[in-house]
Amino acid sequence: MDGWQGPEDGSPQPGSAEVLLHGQFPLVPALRHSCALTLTRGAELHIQGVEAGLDSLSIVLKLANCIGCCSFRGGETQEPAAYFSVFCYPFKKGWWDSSASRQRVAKTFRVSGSQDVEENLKLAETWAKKIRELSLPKIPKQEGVTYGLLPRPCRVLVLLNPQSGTGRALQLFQSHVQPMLTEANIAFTVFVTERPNHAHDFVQNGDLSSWNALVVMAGDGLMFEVVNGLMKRQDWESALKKPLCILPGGSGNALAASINHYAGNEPAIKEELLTNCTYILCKGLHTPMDLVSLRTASGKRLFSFLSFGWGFISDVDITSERYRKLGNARFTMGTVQCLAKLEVYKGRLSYLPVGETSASSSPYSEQSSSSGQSGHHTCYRNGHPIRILPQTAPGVSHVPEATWPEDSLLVPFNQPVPQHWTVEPEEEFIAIFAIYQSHLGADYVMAPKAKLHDGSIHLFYLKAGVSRTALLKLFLAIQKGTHMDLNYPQLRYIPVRAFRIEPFVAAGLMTVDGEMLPCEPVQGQVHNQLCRIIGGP
Ligand SMILES: Nc1ncnc2c1ncn2[C@@H]1O[C@H](COP(=O)(O)OP(=O)(O)OP(=O)(O)O)[C@@H](O)[C@H]1O
Repeated sequence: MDGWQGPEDGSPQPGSAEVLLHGQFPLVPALRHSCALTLTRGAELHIQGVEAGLDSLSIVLKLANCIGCCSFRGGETQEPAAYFSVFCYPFKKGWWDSSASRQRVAKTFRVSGSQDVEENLKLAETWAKKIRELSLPKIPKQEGVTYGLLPRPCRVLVLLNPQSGTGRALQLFQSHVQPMLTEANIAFTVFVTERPNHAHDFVQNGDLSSWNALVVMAGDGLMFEVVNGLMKRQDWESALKKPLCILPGGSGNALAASINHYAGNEPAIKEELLTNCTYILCKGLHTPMDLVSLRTASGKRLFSFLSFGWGFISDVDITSERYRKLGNARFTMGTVQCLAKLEVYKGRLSYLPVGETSASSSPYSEQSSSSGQSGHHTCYRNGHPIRILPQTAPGVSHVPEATWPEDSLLVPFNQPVPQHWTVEPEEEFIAIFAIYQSHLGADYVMAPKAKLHDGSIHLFYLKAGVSRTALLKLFLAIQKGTHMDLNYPQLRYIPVRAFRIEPFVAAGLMTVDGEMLPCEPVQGQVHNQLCRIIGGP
């Protein structure tokens, strides 16, 4: 029989799960074999071959892995048939794989019980609708955190850097992402960047109202542009409510790897990571994300979602840029190169540990911040003033800075940090690295405990006195997230809410979200849940 029956007619009940729909439909394209389909309240679709000896057709699709289901009319044939297709991406492990990865399982069924195509279509849509409903992700309940779901159908803007990573982002979008978006009923417009800052300028000035989310198919550098472009809009506060999404197209892909980690997935790289992240987009759960407001002594204010660094790690990041075509392997090359000329950086590090009650009574006023942009700025090194020349950030005059969130934990650079901050007595460092996501790159787990909205900056610093061999061991351990287990006395980790770094001389590279900054005093504080990102929890 080709049709459907309610659960009360004695149809099979797999396990104790309540049956919501049951029916028999031929499986496309073979059509020779009818399948019994049972949809349960436990969000499982049981597919069983009806005839004897067709056990190979029997599978259970868990709809937690389903990204979409659609119904449609038959093509040009005389028959008044309709169809429904279900698209799932369960984790599977092949004998050649070291870890399980999401792989596509699609099934299409023909509905032709009636001579009336509209009736067949109605029945196909009944199945498709129920399958879609049961596929919706469960919204986590967490006090103080508002989760959301992308509507369906929806429309997203994909900002794509064709030069990211190995230069295959556009090709990978077409081969891997586009088909999944179509299956998930997500319409998209692709904006291919033609130059640095193209995405920044577009999101700063463009009308974004047509899109439900902004998807970055690139590396972390393009996401940094997008975040800072959005912050420069007059309506930045509402623009930041639009969920962002990262699809890994770059070489580092730290945010993408972190989102994959938060989802509870095994570590993945390359196309597997891309499929996992596209799957997360298709499920559409979005959650708040912290941003860190960074201020430089020369008057720049930047918003960062990933990291700020000075010293070895930043040196590796920037030195390895020339090996971009190697993808993630660029960092191994960079590490080897930077180890050869291991440098020590001198400066002062101060921070406000998480849990330390805020006693600040002198928030960073607009007056003090703008004075940082307009004139010479005085900082202190070992009690002696040093002068930093101002640098003007492009487009800074149009910025609605007065309305930006206040950095209530920071004081201007010409004042010492508040008394309740900790000032690290050591002044010689190999590296200082503040990270707010778990991953530093697709296979570098720097802060395994970090979460999207934990209100923390995970501050690591490595004091001078580490041998090259020990440093190499440390980097290998970061690949597994076990670096703190090495118990190196020179390596310190502390979750903080704010920090300040004052280099004594402008030596070495600084990086924000993997992008280079000239070396100068920098301070930052976390702003809890300032934007939204697709992923979770
Ligand atoms: N069409 C383009 N041509 C050249 N550079 C571009 C273009 N579009 C964007 N950019 C710049 O390229 C820089 C790096 O881009 P992106 O972050 O996407 O890749 P990546 O550096 O390979 O990845 P990751 O940041 O993960 O290491 C960005 O700072 C951006 O300004």
